[in-house]
Amino acid sequence: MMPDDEPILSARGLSLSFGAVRALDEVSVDLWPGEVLAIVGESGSGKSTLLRALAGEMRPDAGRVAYRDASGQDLDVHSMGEPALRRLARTEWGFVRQDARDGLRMGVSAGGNVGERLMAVGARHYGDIRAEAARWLERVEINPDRIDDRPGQFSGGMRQRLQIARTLVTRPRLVFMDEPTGGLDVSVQARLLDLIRGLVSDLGIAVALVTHDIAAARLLAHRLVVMRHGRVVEEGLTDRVLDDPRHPYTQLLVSSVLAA
Ligand SMILES: Nc1ncnc2c1ncn2[C@@H]1O[C@H](COP(=O)(O)OP(=O)(O)OP(=O)(O)O)[C@@H](O)[C@H]1O
Repeated sequence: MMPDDEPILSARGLSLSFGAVRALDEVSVDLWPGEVLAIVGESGSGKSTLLRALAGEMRPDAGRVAYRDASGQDLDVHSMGEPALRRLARTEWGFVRQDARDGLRMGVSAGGNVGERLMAVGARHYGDIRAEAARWLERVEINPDRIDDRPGQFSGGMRQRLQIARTLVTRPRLVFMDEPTGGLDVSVQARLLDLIRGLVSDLGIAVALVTHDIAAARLLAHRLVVMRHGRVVEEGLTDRVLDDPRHPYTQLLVSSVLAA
């Protein structure tokens, strides 16, 4: 079997409760190599909890998450241990947080933010690291003249673009994104979505994306899973789910966007 015939990430029967709240109720999802999968649903439906369980940041009460690594080995995300998980996060995975301040080091220059991820995967030559950081700043539409500025001197949109450069510079195989355009102005969001779409497709990265923004999901995602009350109520190719929603909840979700 070809390696691409298997999911890069595969979750089965994930359940997780916070007291009486069942945030995840037997959720199973697959993410395929190079695929952008959007997890959509109303506030409180369990999207962020699912993302965190997929990424090993939150341990489910039941269920399993398997990640197929670059060497083709299947790893159990919740039993591999902290050091192995941290190594994956540094090498094969990336994270884009809603608040760029959670994904950047605010006390370090823009170039340092990008360069230190390269150093974490073994780059040593200062000139090369700086040149690669400058190239990535350009790639995310930040003037490389700003390479020595700290993220605190950047606008919200620039900070988010810097977080994307920092995340993608090491060419991860799998990136987790939680509301990457949340909290930004609409015009800034549109530009950022275009940028993310271009980079993700150029680099062929698999992305698990949480968003409550159906328009963002339509633009970025190949496939959608729709969550409600901790369960997946519908899943399928993006156009099919949005143009011909089968579950009444998805119909409501799509029509409330159209009406907005
Ligand atoms: N750390 C926590 N402690 C207690 N309850 C939590 C915690 N995290 C999430 N929950 C609850 O679990 C449910 C799912 O939350 P989650 O944040 O995953 O939803 P969401 O779909 O991502 O919502 P939003 O779009 O508002 O972030 C909600 O009822 C939430 O209140």
